[in-house]
Amino acid sequence: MTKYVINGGNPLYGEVSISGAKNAAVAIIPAALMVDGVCRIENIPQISDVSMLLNILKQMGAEIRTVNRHTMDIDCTGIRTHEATFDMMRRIRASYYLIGALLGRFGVAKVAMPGGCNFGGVRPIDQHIKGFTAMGAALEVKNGIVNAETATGRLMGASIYLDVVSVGATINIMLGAALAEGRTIIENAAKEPHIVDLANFLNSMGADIRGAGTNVIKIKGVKKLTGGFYSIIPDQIEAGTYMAAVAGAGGEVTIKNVIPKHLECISGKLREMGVEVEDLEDAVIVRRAATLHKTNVKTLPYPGFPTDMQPQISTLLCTAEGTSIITEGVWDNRFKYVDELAKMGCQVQVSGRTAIIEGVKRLTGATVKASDLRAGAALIIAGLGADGTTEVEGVSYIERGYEDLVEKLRAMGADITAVAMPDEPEAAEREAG
Ligand SMILES: CC(=O)N[C@H]1[C@@H](OP(=O)(O)OP(=O)(O)OC[C@H]2O[C@@H](n3ccc(=O)[nH]c3=O)[C@H](O)[C@@H]2O)O[C@H](CO)[C@@H](O)[C@@H]1O
Ligand SMILES: C=C(OP(=O)(O)O)C(=O)O
Repeated sequence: MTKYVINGGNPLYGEVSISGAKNAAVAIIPAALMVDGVCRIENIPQISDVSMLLNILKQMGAEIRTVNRHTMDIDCTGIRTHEATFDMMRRIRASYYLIGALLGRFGVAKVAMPGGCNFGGVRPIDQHIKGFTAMGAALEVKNGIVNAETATGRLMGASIYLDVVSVGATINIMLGAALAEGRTIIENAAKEPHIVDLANFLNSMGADIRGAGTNVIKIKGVKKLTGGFYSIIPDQIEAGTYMAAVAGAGGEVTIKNVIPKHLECISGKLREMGVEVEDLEDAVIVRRAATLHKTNVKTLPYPGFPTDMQPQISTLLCTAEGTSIITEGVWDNRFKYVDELAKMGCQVQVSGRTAIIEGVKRLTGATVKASDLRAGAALIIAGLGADGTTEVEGVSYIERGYEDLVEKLRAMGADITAVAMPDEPEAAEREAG
């Protein structure tokens, strides 16, 4: 077990390079399971969600060769099993993509229910089930295991209207449909950059997917996908998190290896708060000299403000002048972290999906615990700008999605150290989170 110890008050300067996107990598790696041949994948982030998925594929019989720290050759040709019921499946959200990938490849799947960040409510998969059922699969969820099978050994193309805009359901159905018989249309599809990235990956392996990035995706099933080469897009949320860190701590940092278009909404909110954000071709420069101003934020599916940046932007607003209102438009309950922020002096009142934040002048360091990945990022941002020392526990959540976080922040001048703590049952902590 590890905790992060942060001595706040150092402004951040220099540059930071953004890693490959977690939410694209965790879709593309399971997609490799459907490919006959070697997929060379570049810009794979070194995060625990990715190592968990690679381990799952290896356990199933995939051959995985490390080319360099961020490039792997994944060959799933030898996989003969349609079962993925390992315990580690429950630790990550994206393990549910194995349902689509296995149904696509074998027409049958037995997969453990996913885990991932627990925001205090259920994370349903009814839209995934609705999609696969429309495509001719019979699904049953029993004792934490999803059993899915098709009568013909192959999914059939179908028209599917999603009742809610779901990233996971859009991706999962797209995976199954890539190798289905006939044409699938997904309406009211999610439009996140990682959906476009997965479609580009599958198309480069021989799939026929059009419209990814709009709310109607059309997929013509093909018989076979063949190996190739692909590079994962940069992580929009990692970039946004470092932008927020500079806004919180002060200073000036060039955030490299980003797609500024994916950051427009985050940059826009930071500008409203008085932060300077300059767009370059594949970088943004973030500068904060003056006090932050209040603003209101509503999270929405892409291209709206991302829910995965909500805890970080809310934390910044805790030291902005005036009263800000945050509305969570995606998840029922994503404000658990505010109890931890209160220990540092933040004044936040939560009512249902809304948080009202009264800005205070300074935060003070405290011992706090991350309840999920982005809650952890928010606590680090609070600690960087606070007076005194902040100790952040629950680091295993943060490691799910941030590569080399301590090293990257130290290189910008932050005083942050990872300190080993006496062992505690990590799995129990995740489940409780
Ligand atoms: C691995 C990954 O990419 N995780 C992201 C993905 O999660 P995930 O794919 O789980 O999130 P969804 O987009 O599916 O969820 C969005 C909303 O739809 C609801 N819903 C979803 C599926 C379903 O079958 N039924 C249903 O009602 C959810 O409760 C939620 O209110 O998108 C979320 C929303 O941008 C992000 O916070 C997560 O970081
Ligand atoms: C909620 C997140 O991830 P997951 O869906 O993998 O739990 C996230 O990336 O903020």
